[in-house]
Amino acid sequence: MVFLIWVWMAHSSVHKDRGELRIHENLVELGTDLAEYIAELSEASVKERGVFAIAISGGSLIGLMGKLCEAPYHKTVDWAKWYIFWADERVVGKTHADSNYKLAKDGLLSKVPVVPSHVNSINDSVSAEEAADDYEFHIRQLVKTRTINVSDNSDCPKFDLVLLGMGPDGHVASLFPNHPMLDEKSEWVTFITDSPKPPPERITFTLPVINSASNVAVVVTGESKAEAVHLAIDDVGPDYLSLPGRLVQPTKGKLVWFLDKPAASKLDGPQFSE
Ligand SMILES: O=C1O[C@H](COP(=O)(O)O)[C@@H](O)[C@H](O)[C@H]1O
Repeated sequence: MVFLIWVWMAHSSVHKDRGELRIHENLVELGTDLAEYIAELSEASVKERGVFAIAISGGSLIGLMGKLCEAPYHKTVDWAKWYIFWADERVVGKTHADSNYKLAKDGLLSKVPVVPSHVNSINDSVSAEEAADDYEFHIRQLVKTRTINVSDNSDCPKFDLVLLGMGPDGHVASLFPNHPMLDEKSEWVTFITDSPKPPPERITFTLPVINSASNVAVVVTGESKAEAVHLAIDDVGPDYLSLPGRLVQPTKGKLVWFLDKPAASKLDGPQFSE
């Protein structure tokens, strides 16, 4: 029998197997907490390693990170020490509306003093397969120099923080339900040419890379994702063990879920009954 332990700390609770849950009244509160969380991890990582290697996703996450461009973070965060990567990217041009790079550049990176050479975007002029290989090669070079840390128990990169969103179908990064790429164990970055969500061609970190990170945060908002949140977090039995959101289980790192109330509305537990 699996015992669930819920310990309330204001808006935050700890789930024995699924990390910390931070449930927010509204998106403003969530954005404020998310910015503070990222700023704290950045500070700790720069203090410990001299750099902060952060992998971001696309989608609604970027808008929710907007507070980082405002006071005090635009001045207090040591932006020059940030090395930015993408946990997943659509294989389209960098100026294309579907590009996760463009989304982050327009919404965040152009508004803070990051070093352009520290922004590690994909090669958008090759096939999805080549782009994934290129990106993995590039990450391998930065692991050698320890710009990206290395996992203690595998040769995987250990990002200081991986930020993920989750779709209503439970996908994270570009890891979609029932796709063979969920079983990928040897590659760090893989590709997909038949994504169920457009655009079809994408590259993505594999689960071993995501789960080797020091910190993983999954940021999920809106009622349309409440069922996926329930299936990814609650004790729902063997049928949902392979839901991508559920497969996010850092080996040694810390997992935090940032949810708004609608996204958390189907979670088990008396505190969610209102
Ligand atoms: O296609 C993607 O979807 C997920 C979720 O996006 P959201 O808008 O529902 O938050 C995103 O995390 C991923 O990076 C993106 O490529």
